[in-house]
Amino acid sequence: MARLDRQRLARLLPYLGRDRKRLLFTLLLLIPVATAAAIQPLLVGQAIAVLRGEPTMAWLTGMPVAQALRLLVLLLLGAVLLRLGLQGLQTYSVQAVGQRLTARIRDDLFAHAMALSLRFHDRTPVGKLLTRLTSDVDALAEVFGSGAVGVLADLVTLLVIAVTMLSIEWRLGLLLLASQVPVVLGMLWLQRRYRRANYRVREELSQLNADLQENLQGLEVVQMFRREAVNSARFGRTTDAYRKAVTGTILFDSAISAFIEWVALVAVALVLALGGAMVSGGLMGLGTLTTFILYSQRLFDPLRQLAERFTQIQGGLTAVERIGELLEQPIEIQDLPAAERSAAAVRSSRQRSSAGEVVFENVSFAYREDDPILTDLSFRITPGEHVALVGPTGSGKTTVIRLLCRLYEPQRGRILLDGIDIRELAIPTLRQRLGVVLQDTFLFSGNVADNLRLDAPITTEDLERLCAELGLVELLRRLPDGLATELRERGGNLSSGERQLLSVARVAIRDPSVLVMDEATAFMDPATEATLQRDLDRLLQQRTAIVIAHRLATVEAADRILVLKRGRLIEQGSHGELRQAGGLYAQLADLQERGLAAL
Ligand SMILES: Nc1ncnc2c1ncn2[C@@H]1O[C@H](COP(=O)(O)OP(=O)(O)OP(=O)(O)O)[C@@H](O)[C@H]1O
Repeated sequence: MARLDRQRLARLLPYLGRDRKRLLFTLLLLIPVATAAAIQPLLVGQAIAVLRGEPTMAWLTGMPVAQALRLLVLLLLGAVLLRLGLQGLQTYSVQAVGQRLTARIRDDLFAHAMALSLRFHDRTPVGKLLTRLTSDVDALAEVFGSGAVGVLADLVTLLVIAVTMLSIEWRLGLLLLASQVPVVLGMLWLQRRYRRANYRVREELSQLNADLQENLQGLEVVQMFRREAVNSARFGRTTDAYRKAVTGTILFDSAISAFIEWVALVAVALVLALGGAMVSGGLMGLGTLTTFILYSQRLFDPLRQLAERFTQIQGGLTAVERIGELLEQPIEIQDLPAAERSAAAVRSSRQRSSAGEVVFENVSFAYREDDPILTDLSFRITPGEHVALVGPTGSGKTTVIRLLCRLYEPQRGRILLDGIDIRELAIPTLRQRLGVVLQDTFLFSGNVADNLRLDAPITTEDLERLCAELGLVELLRRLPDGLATELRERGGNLSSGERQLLSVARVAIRDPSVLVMDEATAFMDPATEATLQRDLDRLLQQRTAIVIAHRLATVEAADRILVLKRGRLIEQGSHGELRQAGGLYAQLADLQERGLAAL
């Protein structure tokens, strides 16, 4: 096993947690189970020896035939029952440990995926991530559920049978053991090839899930643009690639099974040939030959199962590799260690709110190295100031907001909130101080109250009062169960205006120090818009605000306007000043006044 595999498996060990003892108990059960299995051919052989009057084991010698047979039958029955009982207990116990272990891994993977920066998620399709969290973790559960302990059980059974055989008749024992060598070599040879093929299967499955997820999420557009046939054909190609990848693994799977069957038959034939000669030469009794014929079959049982589990285990190792890759993704954006934070930052982190001064100092940023988005951006927004960010599409306005919220980190320069580098602030503190309203409102499935509260500990009565203050009563009355109305995924059962109102309310409830907003361009009826505007006005009062403005009215009302072009700050000032200056802003405002464009 590769070193990396071992390291990754070792990393999973802590997940066993308090199940270690239970697993140890299960492993201890392997010995009686294997012994009970190995003893059965021996007892059958002894029964035949008793019947034929051949030499038997010491404890049967001199016993009357009928009594010896009764005893052997009882022992055989006992061995079978013991094996069944213990194996049942073992299987249950192992499955339970496996399920608990994988639940812990899945929880950790989820938490890790949630903590990874947007930069990681930008390059990872959701469907691919889902595959790692679902079927890869399931593949690992299978290994723990039956595979890993099963393999150990098979190995212990092999060992017990080998020792028993060698002590009864070493020549036949050696012959049978030697017949296992080609099987083991064959399995090792196939293992690496299977592993590669299995990794491809997982990749194709990820692609399949990614395609599925994208199409279902964009179903509205798919149907509207009648893309069903085209997308189905594309999906067909993905399923075909998946089918081919799976077929590639079936080949290895069936090859190893067929090979084992073939070697097992050859082994029986060899035992019959050599053992038969020994029996006719008087070197061995028929009882012992029977024992060995039974052993030659039983010996291949664990190997057959090993081959079956071999695919499971390889699948599990692939899963470990893929899960490991995800867990090893560094969390780029996290809190600085306490020792590296300045005293001011620590003090500030303890306070709930702050004045709300925002400073960008020579900030440069690129999503991709070769494509700078913001270049040497510097500005200062004083506490309580309202600033409108304006600029052509793609000029970097949303990126400024993302950097301020620390969803991405600038490659150069720094961003300060109330004089403290945002990297030094605890992330929850930073995000609590910033109230963000995005254009594309995201609501979770769950009820309206939960969506408004999110992480804030607010009682239902307080929530009702706040909603009344925010003028949401009308909206809540329209909803079938008011605050308790269940929302579909992404708030799909609300209109975009209603979603906007809720997203503004959700921020207002948190009372942030700085309001960051991407103004909605979606059309709203005058009543809804008036409610929204009232809420926003209230939110803006005595609070710093950075608004990506699309409407002239918002821009005109701002204390200062920052004009961005290709990630550079090219103009700033009030509406009047910038109109007079006759630059880019004046052109944009002019176009909007003539109804030709939004800002
Ligand atoms: N996640 C991303 N990965 C790579 N490039 C991105 C990403 N997000 C945005 N960009 C690019 O960065 C540039 C600036 O995007 P940004 O969203 O900040 O512009 P904007 O000024 O807000 O535009 P708009 O007014 O259209 O919303 C665009 O050219 C865009 O293609």
